[in-house]
Amino acid sequence: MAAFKLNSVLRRQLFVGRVAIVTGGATGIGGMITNELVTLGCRVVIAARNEDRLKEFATTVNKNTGHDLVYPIRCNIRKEEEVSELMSKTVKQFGKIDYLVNNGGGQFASQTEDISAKGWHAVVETNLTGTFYCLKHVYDKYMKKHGGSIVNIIADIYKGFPGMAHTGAARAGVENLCKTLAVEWAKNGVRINCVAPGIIYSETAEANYGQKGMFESQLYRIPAWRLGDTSEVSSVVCFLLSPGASYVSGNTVYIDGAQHLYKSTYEVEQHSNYPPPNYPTTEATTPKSKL
Ligand SMILES: CCCCCCCCC/C=C/C(=O)SCCNC(=O)CCNC(=O)[C@H](O)C(C)(C)COP(=O)(O)OP(=O)(O)OC[C@H]1O[C@@H](n2cnc3c(N)ncnc32)[C@H](O)[C@@H]1OP(=O)(O)O
Ligand SMILES: NC(=O)C1=CN([C@@H]2O[C@H](COP(=O)(O)OP(=O)(O)OC[C@H]3O[C@@H](n4cnc5c(N)ncnc54)[C@H](OP(=O)(O)O)[C@@H]3O)[C@@H](O)[C@H]2O)C=CC1
Repeated sequence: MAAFKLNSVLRRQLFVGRVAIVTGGATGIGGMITNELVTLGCRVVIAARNEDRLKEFATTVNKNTGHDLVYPIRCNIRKEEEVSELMSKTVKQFGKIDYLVNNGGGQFASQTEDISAKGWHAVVETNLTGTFYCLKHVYDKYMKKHGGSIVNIIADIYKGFPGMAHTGAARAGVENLCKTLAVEWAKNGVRINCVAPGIIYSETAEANYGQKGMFESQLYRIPAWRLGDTSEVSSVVCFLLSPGASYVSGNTVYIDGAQHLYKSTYEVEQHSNYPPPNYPTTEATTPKSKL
């Protein structure tokens, strides 16, 4: 496992006595966030659809640390009643919810015209509506009275998201919701921020695209000329949750080796289908139309 980025004193003390919920907290980025929170002394409820994977992850971390710090609860964030139960059970079990990390989510790659209505709804319900349910119920059941800190994992949507329009739209919705709640819930002592990962390697993330090496094939689009690793996301998430970020709310941090300022993962093939320009063109500057 890659080294954490916080210094050793903070690592021991920062989140002792705190309770966090991490959706999707047993795999990839979420798994590393859980690990780092636990290392900082936090108790963590991990929530996702695959109960076996949640239990196995919790057992491993608890065995490694010698403490029962990770607690699995099966929850499909697309189902409001399950989300409501997740929040109630956590408060019942631990008496509080200091932190929420809305990490659970995902999508599939597709040209927009090939996305079916069912596929669109699956991605929007997961990433936007599921996040809304988590926010609404953590607020109702705990943070309205006691405050707290929230981080939403979104995606690199700086230039839209050609090739994954559904997730681009959903994550933009989450980012805007974050700005709204940073204002509406400030009076309740709630801070809320987003983290936008670029291309972050984990076995589970890459497996979703069905082709090994798919992530590595994108290196030339990243100024850093390497992929991100999951600890490079978890360190920023922990910072945003922590008192170190006590005056930070409504922001998005890109963790992408500067990719949002450079190339997207989408190629536009050469064409001549735009309305012609008013300057003189030559054969060389005017490709043949493929329409
Ligand atoms: C390009 C360069 C990249 C380069 C790589 C760069 C990528 C970096 C950026 C981002 C990286 C990440 O997010 S990595 C993390 C990735 N991890 C995940 O995505 C995990 C979670 N994802 C999921 O569970 C799924 O993707 C998601 C669609 C959200 C939910 O799926 P479910 O099966 O639970 O949903 P259901 O409600 O049953 O609906 C399924 C419908 O969705 C559609 N659907 C689902 N998968 C589909 C697919 N592969 N292709 C078409 N359509 C699909 C179909 O219409 C399905 O219906 P039927 O046809 O009837 O079946
Ligand atoms: N890796 C990357 O390059 C990037 C990742 N992201 C985002 O970061 C987050 C973490 O992804 P990553 O760790 O990389 O990939 P993973 O596929 O490992 O993680 C996705 C997690 O989300 C959970 N999840 C998905 N749908 C639901 C649901 N309906 N209810 C509850 N949990 C759900 C999954 O668990 P289960 O299947 O058991 O429900 C899984 O643990 C995702 O939102 C992803 O889209 C964004 C940009 C880039």
